[in-house]
Amino acid sequence: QDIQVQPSPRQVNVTGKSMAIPVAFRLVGEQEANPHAITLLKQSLGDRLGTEGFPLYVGEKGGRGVRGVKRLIPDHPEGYYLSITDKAIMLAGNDERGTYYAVRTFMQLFHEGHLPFVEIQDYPDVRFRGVVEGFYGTPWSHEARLRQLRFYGENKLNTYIYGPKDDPYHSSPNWRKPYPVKEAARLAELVKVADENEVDFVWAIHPGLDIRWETSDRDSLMAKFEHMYDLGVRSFAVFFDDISGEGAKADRQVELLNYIDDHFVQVKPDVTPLIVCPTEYNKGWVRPESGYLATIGEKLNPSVEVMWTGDRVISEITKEGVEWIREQIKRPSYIWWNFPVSDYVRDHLLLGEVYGNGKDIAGSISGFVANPMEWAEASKLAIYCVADYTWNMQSYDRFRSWHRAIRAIMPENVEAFTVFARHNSDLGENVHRFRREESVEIQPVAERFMKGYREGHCDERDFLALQDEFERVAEAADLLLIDRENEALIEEITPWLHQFKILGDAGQEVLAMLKAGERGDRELFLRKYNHVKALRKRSYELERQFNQNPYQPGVKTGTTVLQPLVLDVFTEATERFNRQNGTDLPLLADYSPCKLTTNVPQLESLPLQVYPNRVHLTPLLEVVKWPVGGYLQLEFDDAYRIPGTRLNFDVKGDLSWGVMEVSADGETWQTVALTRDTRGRLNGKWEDAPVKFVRFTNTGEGEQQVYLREFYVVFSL
Ligand SMILES: CC(=O)N[C@@H]1[C@@H](O)[C@H](O)C(CO)=C[C@H]1N
Repeated sequence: QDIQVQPSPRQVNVTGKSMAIPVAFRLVGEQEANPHAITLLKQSLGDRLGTEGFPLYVGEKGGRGVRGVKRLIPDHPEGYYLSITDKAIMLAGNDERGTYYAVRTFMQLFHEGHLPFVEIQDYPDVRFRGVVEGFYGTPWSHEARLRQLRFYGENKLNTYIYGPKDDPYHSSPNWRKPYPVKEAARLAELVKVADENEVDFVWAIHPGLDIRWETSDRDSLMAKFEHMYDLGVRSFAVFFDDISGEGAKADRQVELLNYIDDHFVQVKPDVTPLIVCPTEYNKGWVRPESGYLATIGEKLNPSVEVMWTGDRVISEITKEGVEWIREQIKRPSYIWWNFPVSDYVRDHLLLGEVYGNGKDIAGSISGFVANPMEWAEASKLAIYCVADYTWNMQSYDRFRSWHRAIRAIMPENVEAFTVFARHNSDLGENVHRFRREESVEIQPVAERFMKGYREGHCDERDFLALQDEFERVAEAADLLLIDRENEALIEEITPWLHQFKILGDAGQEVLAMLKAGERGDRELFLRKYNHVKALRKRSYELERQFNQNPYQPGVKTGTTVLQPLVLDVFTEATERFNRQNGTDLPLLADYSPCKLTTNVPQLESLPLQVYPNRVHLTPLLEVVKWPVGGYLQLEFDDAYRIPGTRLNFDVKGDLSWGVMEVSADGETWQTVALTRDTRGRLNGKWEDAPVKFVRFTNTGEGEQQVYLREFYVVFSL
């Protein structure tokens, strides 16, 4: 049978023969081999492992047990040689981690009571592979992190970077303080479990929001690193992302980083290279005149790893892109890949395939870590694929990997989870304009069917295919809601499963509506019409009830193909019914009373959150560079009073450089007086003549760097 090993090994030679699994194995090399590898072997072979039986040699290059195969072991970090013959089993690592990985592979070869005769030579493309818990929002729980570390051990990922933006001891205000006892104990446990799974636990600090370039803060940072070292941490990072002002200065950052490198990392015997996330961490933000990257490239100690998110904050990683940045920073970059992170599209799940990154980038990068969703279990789909991609790029197959990830995560409900993941993978409109494929198989059928229906004919084959898909959607939701094999995952995605069920039902019902309309069966049409309206209302109620957060509250599913199809069929069928029967059945309200225009580059694609009487701008996580004359304008579809408007740019000083104005015609403008409340937010209102426009402009002297924390307008007729 073909060997199924994750991640895909580099070189596999099978003879096609196999043997029954020996009842007992004689373990050779236990004393010298990597103890974590031995522990793993004992866990998987249990009492079959002893001093009698089929010879099983294990150990690192140079060890007595694996002396005979020394020259067959790939001379690469974490490389290993594995062979199974009718004489013996050999698990030989180029280093300790290689031995551990040889055991991980060995455990995957057991198949239906047999072991295949096979020879494998394997090693990873990318040196540092794994995950950076670096998102905004609710940090992962302790239990979720423990499950993650074991998952990384299974998938040969060797790096976990702890850097949750909303942990106050990682970032401001408490980065200077040691962790409280309870949290400290949990971190120590994570370090231990990471070690057992051959994962480097990297602790990151995010001091830039309020760091002062004085020895007192430098000493605070060093003391915090010592505190983390005492908890067992041996890998460290400093994040300078998403900050402005003093903390963003390159020469100050480099001075601090070199100090840490010289006085901490290089003096302690067992600390891995320091990692930094620069302030200019993507090409879209590079300003050659700032000389930021040049300073990093020329002055930062060569041993320090420099992270990079690609051509933009959220982007696919290309060979051209990594070769460009390598020139700038005079070293390979350490990729921080912002996928499947969803902290800027929190109402969406990103369960799709991992694709778009070059297969030829290994030579120019030192690391590749994925920034995941706040939903730890749901993030495993993408993490599994990243493990496959970073271990063996050339053989990476995006669909095969994704499908194997589903089998690994939900073995009892592969079909249902495949249907669910297939329709929960795109982000929808978002400020970064980053999109992913969704509902790929059914999309052409939906498009062709809708086009035909609008032209007056309903293709029966397509109709049945769509009906079948919506049935599968409804079935998948119910099967997954009662699934007990991975309760942590089901708990995370339950809101989306309820939404998915409604979508499946609504899809079947709008198709039934269409048929009833075609047959002129008024009574049945009205029944289906009312049912879809009810389903729509339930969907809105779900949106208001679950996943409430100040950014993108609610629960979106199937937003790219299935939801629009339901709306299109409903609208078309209802409009026809109204024409044929002289009725005036309302359509589903899906318009927006307001649109945004702006000349601030980072805000161009900013989505609006529209409620019955409020319009919110989606807050931005990054620093916004607001040029002189930069404006942000909301245009309403009608004239409204503005009983309230609020903005919060999280700036310390006053906002004298900005002005809020309203207008009825877009020509003459009146200023809205803004008053600052106790939390530093600016509030205003307009109760004179109704207006159609609200805008905010930088009328000051220079560019401003702000956080768009909150900006909303309450309107009423
Ligand atoms: C380096 C880096 O990507 N920093 C942050 C990241 O923390 C955040 O999750 C995201 C993804 O929304 C982007 C960045 N603002």
